[in-house]
Amino acid sequence: MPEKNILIAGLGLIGGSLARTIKSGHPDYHVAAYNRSQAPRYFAIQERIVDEVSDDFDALAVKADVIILNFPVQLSIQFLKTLATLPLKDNVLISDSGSTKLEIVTAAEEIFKGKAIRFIGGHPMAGSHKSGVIASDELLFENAYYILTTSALSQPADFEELKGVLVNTRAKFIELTAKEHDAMTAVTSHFPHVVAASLVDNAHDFAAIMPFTENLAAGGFRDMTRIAESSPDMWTEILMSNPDNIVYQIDQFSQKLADVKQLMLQRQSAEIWDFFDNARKLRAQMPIHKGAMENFYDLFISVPDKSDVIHEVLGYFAGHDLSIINIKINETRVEINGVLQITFKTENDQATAKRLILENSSYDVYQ
Ligand SMILES: NC(=O)c1ccc[n+]([C@@H]2O[C@H](COP(=O)([O-])OP(=O)(O)OC[C@H]3O[C@@H](n4cnc5c(N)ncnc54)[C@H](O)[C@@H]3O)[C@@H](O)[C@H]2O)c1
Ligand SMILES: O=C(O)C(=O)C[C@]1(C(=O)O)C=C[C@@H](O)C=C1
Repeated sequence: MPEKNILIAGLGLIGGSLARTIKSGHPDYHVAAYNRSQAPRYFAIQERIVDEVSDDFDALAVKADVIILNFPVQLSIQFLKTLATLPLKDNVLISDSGSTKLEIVTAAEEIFKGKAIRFIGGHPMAGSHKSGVIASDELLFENAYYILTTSALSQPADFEELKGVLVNTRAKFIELTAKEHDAMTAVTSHFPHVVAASLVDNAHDFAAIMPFTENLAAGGFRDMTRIAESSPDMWTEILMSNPDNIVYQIDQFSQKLADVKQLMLQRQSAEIWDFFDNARKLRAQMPIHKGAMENFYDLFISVPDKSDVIHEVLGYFAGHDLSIINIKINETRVEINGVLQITFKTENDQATAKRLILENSSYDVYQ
């Protein structure tokens, strides 16, 4: 008998990454995964990320000692409602990985009222703009903060138990109330995604006036907007789940932009210098977590607009066993060329691929 039965419900980026860390940290545990669609289930079994997969949530849930829900928040609340109707194991411990906490913790307190069910809302503060189990990574949470929320549904011993299950995430666990969590993550995560998407939208609008604009988006624009490629499903849910805190950040930020605008209109160069210098110093002091998803390495290849170009470029890699995570053709405003974006899992593979493309073609390659 395995020491614990774990259910990972939702085999996407986060569910897949958690499953990998739990399995590698506890080879004796039985890790099962629920996913509605077949492809991620098949992938997870093939890759030995989990021991068992099924599209029958209820059947897996009743066998589980620990259940972690890895869905958009509203869907996780639906699954909590289902769990409340099932004959679960006596001492089952339920958690989730959603990006907002007040809504689900409040719902859990209501749904599980009077039941012997332990619930701890969780949120690993690491991720990616990529989705799906194929992008999952055992190192994703290393050194990241992993927030566990305090509520009426859990005791200190429950936190220790969950941390034990998640020990191989190598994350830094902290306890916060759901309210504290939502206020702070609005500043450092939710609102920045609104800004990134707005920057892309703004550049696209301006390109209607000056079509070459988007070609001049270089490193600065790329660093500011990587997260604009994130899942719209996930981010709509997050904005709908934490509106007050995010709207507050929009108001604060609008005032900051208005202040800079005034300094510029009044040509106050000394104050503008201070503004940048202050930000530079503050940024340098921030304990910004370098997530393992820095381990996604993109190449951008300027390719001619022809149908077999992906096949052609992949042909250059033959016999090199490169770990490709994602391939995408981005249209450009200029109709002669497209940009082929290939994402690799390692820096080595990225460098090998770049060399092979440059050796075999005359295409420009950017990182
Ligand atoms: N991506 C990140 O950077 C990140 C980081 C931390 C936390 N989170 C949170 O983790 C949770 C999962 O996000 P993810 O990035 O793994 O997303 P994902 O898109 O990679 O995975 C989502 C999972 O939900 C399942 N799902 C979606 N709709 C469904 C439905 N109607 N019925 C059944 N299953 C359904 C999908 O099959 C998939 O398994 C979200 O709440 C997100 O806010 C995301
Ligand atoms: O690295 C990214 O792409 C992310 O957006 C990850 C990120 C964030 O840093 O905002 C996004 C949502 C989460 O809930 C946690 C982490």
